Amino acid sequence: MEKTFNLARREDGIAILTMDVPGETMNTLRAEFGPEINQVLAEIKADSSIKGLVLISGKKDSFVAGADISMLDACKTAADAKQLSQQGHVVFNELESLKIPVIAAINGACLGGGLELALACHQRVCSLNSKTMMGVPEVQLGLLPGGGGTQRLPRLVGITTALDMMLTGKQLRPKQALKMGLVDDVVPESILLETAVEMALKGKRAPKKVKKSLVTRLLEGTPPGRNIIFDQAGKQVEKKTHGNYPAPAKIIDCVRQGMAKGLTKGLEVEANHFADLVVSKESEALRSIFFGTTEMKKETGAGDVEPRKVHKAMVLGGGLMGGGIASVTTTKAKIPARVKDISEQGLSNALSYAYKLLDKGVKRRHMTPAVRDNLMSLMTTTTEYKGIKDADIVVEAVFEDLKLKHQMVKDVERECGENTIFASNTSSLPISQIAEAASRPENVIGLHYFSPVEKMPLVEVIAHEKTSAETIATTVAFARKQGKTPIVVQDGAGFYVNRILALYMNEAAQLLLEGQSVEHLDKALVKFGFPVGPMTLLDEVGIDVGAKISPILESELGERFKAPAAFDKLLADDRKGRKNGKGFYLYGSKAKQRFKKKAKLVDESVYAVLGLTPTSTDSNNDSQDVAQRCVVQMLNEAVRCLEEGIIASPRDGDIGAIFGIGFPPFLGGPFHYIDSMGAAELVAVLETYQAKFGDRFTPCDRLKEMAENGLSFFE
Ligand SMILES: C[C@H](O)CC(=O)SCCNC(=O)CCNC(=O)[C@H](O)C(C)(C)COP(=O)(O)OP(=O)(O)OC[C@H]1O[C@@H](n2cnc3c(N)ncnc32)[C@H](O)[C@@H]1OP(=O)(O)O
Repeated sequence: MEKTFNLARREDGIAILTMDVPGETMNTLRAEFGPEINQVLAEIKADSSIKGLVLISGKKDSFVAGADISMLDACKTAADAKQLSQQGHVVFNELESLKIPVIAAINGACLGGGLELALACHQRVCSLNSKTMMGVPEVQLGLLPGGGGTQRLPRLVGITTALDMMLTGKQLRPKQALKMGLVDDVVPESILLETAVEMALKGKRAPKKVKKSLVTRLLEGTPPGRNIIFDQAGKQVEKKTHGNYPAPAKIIDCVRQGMAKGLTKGLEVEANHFADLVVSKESEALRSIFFGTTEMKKETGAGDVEPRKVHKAMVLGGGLMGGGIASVTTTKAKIPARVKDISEQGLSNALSYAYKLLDKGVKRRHMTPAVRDNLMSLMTTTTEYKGIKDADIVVEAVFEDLKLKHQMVKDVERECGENTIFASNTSSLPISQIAEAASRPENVIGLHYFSPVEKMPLVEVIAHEKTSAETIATTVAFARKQGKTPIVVQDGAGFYVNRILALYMNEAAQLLLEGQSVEHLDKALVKFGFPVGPMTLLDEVGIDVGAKISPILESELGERFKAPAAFDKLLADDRKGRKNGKGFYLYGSKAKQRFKKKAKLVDESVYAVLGLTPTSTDSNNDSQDVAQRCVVQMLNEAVRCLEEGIIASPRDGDIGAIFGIGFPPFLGGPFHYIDSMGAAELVAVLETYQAKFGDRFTPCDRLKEMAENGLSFFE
């Protein structure tokens, strides 16, 4: 049987332990490796000719990507999970207690349990490879570092830095890791092994100490100071998570107890908390997102059809969306993009959009000015159809005007090649209607981005009836290169994301008209787990934009999409939201002058415009009811989308809602959430609301059928 750990002895007395899980693209840590690693460690201990040990990965671009998440998923009880954590502790303690120097040579992803393995080594060196990233992302899976990370990390890099890493799950690049004292050296990949060997030959040394500010030293160095750090971290966590995520508080507790009572006690606390988290419903939901997105990375969107290579792209329109799309095309996908706009102003907007983003990277020292300039040179501009004959894909991001889009389809067919894809970033027009103007409709597809483009991870790829499989596969691959998670959806008004969002927003507007205050509505949905509340979202997206989509959805999908009268009144008062400084909240100098503070304040005059006086209270029950009314609308519509084939699977529906709208990740997405509450429960809630508020709450057939038969979406 092929081994995972291979020990090779060098003449200079340094042994190289290469980890290479047979048949896997990446190394992960599994319980089944226990006997093998124990045997190797025993062999090293028994061999006095070994003067030092270098631990390295046999995989080309990764060190160790953490504990095997499927193994954690298979834990039936907290006791199973605790055993896994304790097994890791024993092995890592053994490694740490070796008398000879042990050096981790890190190239590629070194995450979670992988970093914990490296932390148990005496020193660490990493490569400068762009794939080399170090971090403890367990919190994003609803977990905590359960292989000693909550104990060794603060002891190495300090409590503040360790908490920051563990509570955010952020990943560090090589130079950042060096600066923080996580690694002792950073070298080109070609000399990684030799550098590690040299370090081992020098004997056991304490890791490099990094300089800390006086305040940090005072805070971290005394029990009262540490208490301040932990209390502060606890407050920040509560503010951010609203009690919806159990892992962060447990991380803080592990560090608090470990720093006060010592490593052994700390490890015990870590194993207990880790075990509870592994079997928590929040972690189960978050893990399902990891499995879903990993699975999606392999899909072409069109079966086994191969995507064509995209060498050059064109973007029509240099506005906010066009600028963003051109920017991710050049900076992320590294594909040359030519931006066309009718005005020079539009073109310079697009250029400055990309430049500002890249320059941020330079200021943060993530890239050199030369790299920024090189990437900028990939973006060119034109006011005419020039230099685009060889574009493989054209993404249009112009106004939502069907006539204009028809003109563009014709222009592109005339000016570009036979296979050039015409991708429309429309958010509401059916793609089949746009394709009506095409003589090659098989090249026409929807590619719906969310704003701000560089930040929002989702894109909807919308195929109409005649879109070819090759066009779908090529567009999916193109979006993925831009760093996006694409879901392929069927053509139809609002596609998936805007459709489920519209009903949720309409319900929030309805609640507003019933007397709920703007703050109360926003607070209720943020407490539920959304990143921002519906009123803030409307201000950000634009009240005019929201108002424009509703009638389209109503005419295509029916009465339930009828927008409450609030929109008309707001628009009559020229309230468009943040973009014109007039919406539900105060913006700009008005806000500053009146209150001299940063917090967002409601523009109270909005109530007079709507002709109402808010009556809502801040009681918890009320807030739950408010959130429930908006959310069940979204859930019901998501199931309808599945029923109608708009989305291909509950998995796509979950990923689409989380990545496109910010549906609370700890609930795993709408479908996961319905499973956890039970379809029967959701139908009962919907029917209660239906009796009280009308037919817009009618549960869809699929839900009723599932409720009757006790079915769920996932196993
Ligand atoms: C006790 C400990 O504290 C607990 C833990 O360690 S929990 C785990 C913590 N680690 C993580 O969260 C990292 C998860 N992995 C990732 O984020 C990404 O895979 C990555 C950044 C490492 C690489 O991304 P990318 O290059 O796009 O490759 P990606 O397609 O995701 O992964 C390649 C393969 O590795 C697998 N993989 C990566 N990390 C894995 C993990 N921790 N567990 C199981 N499988 C994993 C993927 O499932 C995929 O398998 P496949 O080829 O059979 O489909």
